[in-house]
Parts: sequence; C-alpha cells; structure tokens
Amino acid sequence: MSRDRYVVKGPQGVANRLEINDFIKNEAHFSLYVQALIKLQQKDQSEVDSFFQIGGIHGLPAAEWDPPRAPQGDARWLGYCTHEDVLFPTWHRPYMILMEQAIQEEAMKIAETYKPELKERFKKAALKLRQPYWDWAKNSVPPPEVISKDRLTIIVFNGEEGSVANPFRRYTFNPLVPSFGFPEPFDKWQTTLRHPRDETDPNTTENIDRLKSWMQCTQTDIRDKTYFMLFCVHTWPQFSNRTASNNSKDANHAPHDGPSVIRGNSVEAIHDAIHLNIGGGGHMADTNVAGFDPIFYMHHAQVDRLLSLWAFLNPDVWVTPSTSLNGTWTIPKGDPIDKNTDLTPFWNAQPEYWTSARIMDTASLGYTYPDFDRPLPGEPTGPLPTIIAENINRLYAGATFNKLLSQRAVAESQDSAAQLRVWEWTARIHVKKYEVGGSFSIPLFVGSVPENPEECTPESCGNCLTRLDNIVEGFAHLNNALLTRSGLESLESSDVMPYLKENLHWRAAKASGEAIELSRLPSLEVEVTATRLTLPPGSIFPVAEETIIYHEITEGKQGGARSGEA
Ligand SMILES: N[C@@H](Cc1ccc(O)cc1)C(=O)O
Repeated sequence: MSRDRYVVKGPQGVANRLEINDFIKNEAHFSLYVQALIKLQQKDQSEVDSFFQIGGIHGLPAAEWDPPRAPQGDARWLGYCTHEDVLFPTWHRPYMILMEQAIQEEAMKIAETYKPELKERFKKAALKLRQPYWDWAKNSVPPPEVISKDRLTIIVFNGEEGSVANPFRRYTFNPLVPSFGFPEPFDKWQTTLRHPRDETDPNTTENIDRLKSWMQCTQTDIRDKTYFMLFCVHTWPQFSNRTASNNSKDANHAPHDGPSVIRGNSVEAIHDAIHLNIGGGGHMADTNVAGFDPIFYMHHAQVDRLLSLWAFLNPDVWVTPSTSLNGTWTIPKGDPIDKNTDLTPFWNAQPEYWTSARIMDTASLGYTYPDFDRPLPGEPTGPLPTIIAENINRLYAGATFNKLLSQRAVAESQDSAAQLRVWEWTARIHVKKYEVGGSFSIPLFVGSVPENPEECTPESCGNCLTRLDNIVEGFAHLNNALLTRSGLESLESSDVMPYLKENLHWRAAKASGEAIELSRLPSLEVEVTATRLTLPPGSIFPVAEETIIYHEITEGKQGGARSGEA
C-alpha cells in the first residue's frame, strides 16, 4: 500500500539545541523528550516515524525508507548514510532534523494531555523542544541519565513525579528478526548494548565502568582534536572526512599539507573515535547498527554543532565536488557527488530531496545552538566572530594555547616585541582500513605503556572499517602528554626528539579493546611532526608557521615512518 511521502521539515519554530547536561536540568523539556522517545520506541517497527525505522535509515536492515527510490548499482554500503566522503557532515543534518521533528510531534501530543494548570507550560516547552547535543569535547563522560540509570524520574501529565524505563540507555528491538541481516554478534542481542562484556553471550551485560573510564581517559585527546580541527583546518575535504591525503588525487581527499599547514583531524575522524569508545564492541561501534542506539542522536547533534561552528569560522567554504568512495544504498560507488547531490531519503516540502546546498542555514531548519546567542549576560561584547572564537578557546584550548597566552602576557608586561612560539608535536597515523576486518584503533602512549591492553589509551587515532582498501588518517596531538608526563624542560626538538624516540609507543586494538598484533597491519605508518605556532598580537587563534617532519622518531619501528617512500 502506498502512503504519502514523509516530509522532513524539521521542528516547528526556531529554538536552541541544548547540551545534554543542561537539557536534563530542564524539567519540562526533559520530561517531554523522554516520553516522546519512549513513544517512538514503542511504535510498530513498520511505522515510518518509529524509532526503528528512523534508526534503520543509517545502515541495516538495508530497507527503503519512504517512498521507494530503487537502490542502484553495486553499491557497497547498504545503508543510506555517507561516510568517508565530502557528504559525511551534511547528510547527517537532515537525518537529525527528522528525529527532532518526530520527537516534537509526539511531544506536542503528550503536552496536550497535561492537566490544565500545566498544559500551557508544557505546550510551550514542546514548541521549543529540540534534539540535545552531547558536547564530548568538554564532557566526555555522558551523564548517568544517558548511560547508567535504568529508570528516570520525570514530571508526568498530572504534575506528579513518575518513574519510567530509561529510553536513552537502550532500544529494545520489538522484535529482532533474522531478515534484518544484522551481522554477529548483533544478530542475537535483543537490545542495543554499550561495552558488552561477552560477545558470545546473548544475555550479556554492559560494562559501564569501562565505558566511563575509556571516555574519561580520552577527554584531553578529544578536546585537543576538536580544538585543532576548529582553528587549523580550513578546507572542506580535510574538515569533512577522514580519507587520507595520499589515497588518490581525487579532490575528496585532504590535500597534502603545505609546509606551514598544521595537521588536524577531520570531524569524521573525531566522531569515529566516539563511536568506538562509547560502543566498546556494542552497537555504536558498528556503522550497520549504530543508528539504533539512542545516544547516536545526541552524538550526531554535536557533530552538527561542530559543523555549524566550523562553517561560521570558514564562511566561504562548503561541500566541494568529489566522488563517492564507498557508494550508498542510492549512490553508486564512484559517482560524482557535490553540494547538489540528493541527501536521500530525506524529502523536503518542495517535494525534492534535501541537498547540502539547501541546509546551510540551520535557523531555516528550525534550530540553532547556544554558541550563537552570544554574548551572554555578563560577557564582554564585541563582533560575533570574535566572541565565538574566544568562546571556542575558553571551551577547548589546552596546554599549547595556554603556553602561548602566558608568553603573550609576559611579552606585554615587559612591553617587548619578543616572538611568541610553541612547537606543537603531532603524530600522524596512516593505515589501510580493510586490514584486519572490523573497526580498530591505534592507541598511542607517551611514556610508559600499560601492561593491560584494555587500560586507558589517552592518545589514539586511526579507526577503520572493513569496507574498502581506503587509507584513512588521523592525528594525535602530543603536547599535553609531553607537558604533563615527560618531565622535559622544553618543547624544542633537541629535547623532544630523543625523548619521543624512546618513549612514543603504539598498539592496535579492536573496538572491544582486544589487542591486535601490529604485524597484521603492514600498511600502518606513524609519523611525528612538529609545527611552530605563534599567537600574533590581536590574533585569537594560534597561527601555524612551519611544519617539520621527524621521520627519525618512529623510523625502524614496526608501523613507524618509512622515509624515502612515496
Ligand atoms: N566504524 C567506524 C566508527 C563508526 C561506527 C559507527 C558509525 O555509525 C560511524 C562510525 C570506525 O571504524 O572508525
């Protein structure tokens, strides 16, 4: 039976998406969202706006979502989502407003059921209700309301407190059937899971302590990566996706860094690491089924917020033409893609599909972020770009920036024109993603290596999928570890080079934490660079002067630099 096309228009009105830690404090918003999410999760799995159908757009069950557009070609990737190409950040934007719209529609109905004295308040809250984002760059461990509480207390229709099963913690498939084609071990788990203890056990439990300690331990790494991406990445290929610069000459891939271009991660690379660390071998760690974990939506709202911030800082840059490396359910592998490519299956009201060109302005899609409200009461005023950049420094700048700031303060107090400079040490990791079959990461250690491979891996990068022979890249910023753990007097190469030669180590690990022999990753290449950063007078962000590659630090080690090779 045919049905009307589901128009993805986003929520009504325009309102801020809130950070999850603020969101849970907002009684009316939280109560409505929780009940709306429960409603979507309880809908029949065949309903177009059920949590199951929306979650299934991303990857499996590789079914068409509203209404048919024949799958094409020999697409390798059987979901609609785009990864490892220039559409990664923009495809997920209409995806998020679809969830936001479905939630708001339910929330409006729920608000109508509140007792008369509360109805207006809850209806107003429903109008302003938006998808919360989880700012993992600042709060890497999600609040208990998302990861550990089994039940949540909310204000229900009669104004009293009610206790409900926590819909942020998991989705229960209703039912789970073999035709979904879920790969092992997801074919036997009735609910989504984070950090499952035993992949072979259909009734396994979650190791939430491990989830917390992994997220806690990567906090500085995630923050530094986010900061460097925001201020030092300026091109769309480099910002949007993690395929490596030397993968091909295609514009899809980050260009070779020029001598003075510091290396930063793509938003996709940072996002991948969150998937793996939250999933820990569970649903979030696998693209096929990640969309079924309710945390996916607050994670991707953060990716979307970073897209908004980055685009604000780089106003003339948006999706550049390229080709689809992996293909999707509707885009054949190798097809050209650009800002006018249909972002299927999301129809807008015209009716046509949303495209990247049509979604630049989030206010027209019904939402914005508190970052753009600035200045907040009590904050200094000034031009918006300055305020936003200063806020990014306040939220995410780490050891390198603080060193530059203190140098600047000294120079200013002495009225001297001394040059302000800090070397930023960065490891660049390159690896073929198909090499071990399944996602993996390359944890780096500065100083001692913990004996237990499951232990905290504070600097890491390089996550991979099974799909193709693509080379992916990621960067790990080492200054924080050097300043806090090495005991070195300076960041000059005379100190750092010999130290890192001795003390920089890496491993490979599956998403579950299980170690992988480095000999199984012949393509792996870890290379260290140093970029000289300055903070010129009047500049809010550091500026890169030159980058030097130090092959000798990792050369000769397994997975180290191969100098002289192209
Ligand atoms: N599989 C990705 C991580 C990831 C997981 C789920 C996703 O939906 C997206 C990305 C990696 O190996 O890095």
